[in-house]
Amino acid sequence: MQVFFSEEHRRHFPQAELNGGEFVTPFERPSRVEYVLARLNERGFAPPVAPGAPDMAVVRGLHDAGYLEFLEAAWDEWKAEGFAGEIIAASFPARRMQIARPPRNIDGKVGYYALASETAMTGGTWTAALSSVASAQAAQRAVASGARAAFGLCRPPGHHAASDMYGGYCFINNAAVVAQMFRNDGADRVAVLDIDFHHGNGTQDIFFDRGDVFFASLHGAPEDAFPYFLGYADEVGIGAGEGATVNYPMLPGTGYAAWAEALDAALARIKAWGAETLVVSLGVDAYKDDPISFFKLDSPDFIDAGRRIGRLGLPTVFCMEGGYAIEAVGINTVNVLEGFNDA
Ligand SMILES: NCCCNCCCCCC(O)(O)C(F)(F)F
Ligand SMILES: [Zn+2]
Repeated sequence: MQVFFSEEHRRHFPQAELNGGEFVTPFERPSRVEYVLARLNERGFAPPVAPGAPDMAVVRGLHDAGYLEFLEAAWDEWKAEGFAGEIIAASFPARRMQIARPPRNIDGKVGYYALASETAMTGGTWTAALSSVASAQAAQRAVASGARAAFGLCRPPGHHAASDMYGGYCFINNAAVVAQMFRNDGADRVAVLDIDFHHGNGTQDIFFDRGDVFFASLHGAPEDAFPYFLGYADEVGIGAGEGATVNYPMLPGTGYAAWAEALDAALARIKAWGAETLVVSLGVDAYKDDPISFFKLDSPDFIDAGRRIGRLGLPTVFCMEGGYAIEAVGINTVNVLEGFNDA
């Protein structure tokens, strides 16, 4: 399985994340991918290939123009405003306020486009986000040209990014871009399976009213877990998308047996729906020692999960999402890939 990865991810390394009223070193930090790279090497994967420039046409097809312009210009505007710190959202369009148009003021614009305050942006975030989606796109092209599977070692992640929202460490929705590329290549039915601990609110939102891309997510129940405000089981899609979204929210302490039941149910839905290609939002924060999550999967469980996904027999692109137990993120991520390869 070929891996695609860009060193440009390093340009995104905020010094602070707002967590419990404190500024801490971000959980989503560059060393995460170093552990994944080391494990890939240890397990005999071919060296990762650096992607070329991103194909912006498909990115623009899924993300709002004003939002992309905001992401690209935010740092310069923030500095021009005289702010000394990193970009952190502080004022949000709350209930019954005006959400039809962004303010002119950069502090207001940041809050308009942000879904949460934990994610800081810096001068290199935009470039890093472009390199991340470029890796995902390169993985899609490898599968579109015949590979059974490929892995976009994406950093920053993407599944919380909606067409016009960033947050949860995400800016551009890598998995959504890959799904759209499969559609552009002629696949009629594409499925996205999100096994990150957190609900892929952005991916769901992008495809919610579409009947051509199926979205299935296993995640911490929204009553208890970020992103909190999407991911309920009664969200099944609307209009042409009705029946093409399925959520499996699960409670704190969920172990592999129950999680795997949800995985099998999701895989059965994807198969019954007739997906021709599969995109996996591969987060491994369902791991028992993950610092910001509450499922209890152990490392061998990720091998079994990969095997179950592989048995679906679909051409598959894996996009890296989350996983913050730094010393285990490499093992758990590569376990999924190896389980998939063994299937
Ligand atoms: N401060 C502790 C609460 C954490 N709140 C933000 C959680 C973001 C999770 C991101 C992720 O793991 O879903 C992704 F895959 F996108 F990276
Ligand atoms: Zn996550």
